[in-house]
Amino acid sequence: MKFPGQRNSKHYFPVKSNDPISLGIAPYTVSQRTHICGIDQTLVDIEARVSDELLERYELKKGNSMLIDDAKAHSLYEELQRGKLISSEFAGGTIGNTLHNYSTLSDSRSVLFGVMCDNVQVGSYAYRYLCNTSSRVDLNLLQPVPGAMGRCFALISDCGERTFAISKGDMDNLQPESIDRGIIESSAALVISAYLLRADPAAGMRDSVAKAIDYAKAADVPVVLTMGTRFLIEQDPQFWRDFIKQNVTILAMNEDEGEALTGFSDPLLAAEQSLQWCDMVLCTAGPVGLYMAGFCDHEYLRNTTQTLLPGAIPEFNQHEFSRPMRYADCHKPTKVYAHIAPFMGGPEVIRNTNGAGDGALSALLHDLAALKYHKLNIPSSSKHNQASLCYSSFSQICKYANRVAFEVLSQDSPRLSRGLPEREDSLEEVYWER
Ligand SMILES: Nc1ncnc2c1ncn2[C@@H]1O[C@H](COP(=O)(O)OP(=O)(O)OP(=O)(O)O)[C@@H](O)[C@H]1O
Ligand SMILES: O=c1[nH]cnc2c1ncn2[C@@H]1O[C@H](CO)[C@@H](O)[C@H]1O
Repeated sequence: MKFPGQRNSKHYFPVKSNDPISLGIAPYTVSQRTHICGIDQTLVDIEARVSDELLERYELKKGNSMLIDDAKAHSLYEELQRGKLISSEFAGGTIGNTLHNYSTLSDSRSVLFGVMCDNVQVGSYAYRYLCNTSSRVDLNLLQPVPGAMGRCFALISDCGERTFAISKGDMDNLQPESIDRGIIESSAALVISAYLLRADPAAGMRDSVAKAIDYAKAADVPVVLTMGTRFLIEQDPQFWRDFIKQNVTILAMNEDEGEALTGFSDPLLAAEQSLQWCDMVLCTAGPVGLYMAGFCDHEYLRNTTQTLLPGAIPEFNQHEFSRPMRYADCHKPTKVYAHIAPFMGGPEVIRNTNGAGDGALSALLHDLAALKYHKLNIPSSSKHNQASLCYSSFSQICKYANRVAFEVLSQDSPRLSRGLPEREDSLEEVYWER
């Protein structure tokens, strides 16, 4: 596994503590590996630039992700094709993207649960999905289905806002029998999205998600929920608060979803409020950058050396150098917050922001997995005296997540085509230099 972020050598395993002789282990033992697993509605994104008039005609609410029936999907596709508006057809799905990006960044395995057409024709949507997914994403557990691949029309308006119209095909037909208990129990995290729960209860997806969560909770595997879109949360915020409280360790959202969940438009306050239901929050805020919030035991708090920031919670970043912990693992839980402005102010040209939030989440997942990997291989390291959730501090994870979001924004697809540049020796050095 590559280690998260671009680090100075001091951040890598100290050679001494990894010395096979002093550890009393054979010099050539194979390192133990871990993985991240996730459930998704396997979707191919059909991306097109469209006018507001087209959105209105198809009764699509700007910024939302809405299900459309086959007839509407057919005429929308025809119209986009006729107008030569389609710019790409590429693998998508919010968790599929996140796992792909995690695997690309970490050069490590992730496992996707979902469905796949049982008869894949060269050039078909299913074929594209498979071709556009990192070979590090294990697709062997996908459940074969006889029906069509799900399609997501990703419609980009002139203002850069994206609206999704979903033609679901068989995407929700994942059956609970397809969820592998061993894979979940041995993973560093289970990642799910709020979209999964809008599936028809009869289809199988909701039961599959429930089963996976049960396995994860029983094995103490962190459950990570990404919110999808604010429209989904707005429909029933109390349902989501209860769901998060019962099931979720880490919540990923943007500021609009945060507002829908908590009523607070300030992302810092939304993150703070969300800590009553979960252990850790990643809240992206577009051009404002991103916030993280979570807990650390009073004993392990570390003060920042960076400027203390004003905000709805004054000097909120005071302990941002601490490592995140679960609330239940703290004797004296203290809330910790961090913020970072967009990496280098953001790319000079942003064609669309699709997937930037998913990119940030994949960096956080990399940090979670790095902790598990380190623990499996060097359990006696003093690093593990603290029962932390992540390998790095809030501050470092913010930098990394932000750096990855920048990379997604700089390209034209939510899926990274490569990892971060190797020769960026230290984030600290390049951070503000263009
Ligand atoms: N206009 C922008 N300028 C600079 N940076 C940006 C801009 N928009 C987004 N970013 C960066 O990308 C990160 C994630 O963006 P954003 O909050 O838009 O995600 P999101 O709405 O969850 O996206 P998606 O749902 O498409 O994955 C931000 O935290 C920031 O670092
Ligand atoms: O209903 C849905 N289920 C799963 N993924 C979705 C849905 N709607 C949109 N996206 C996915 O979100 C990604 C950007 O974050 C897009 O790639 C799109 O495929």
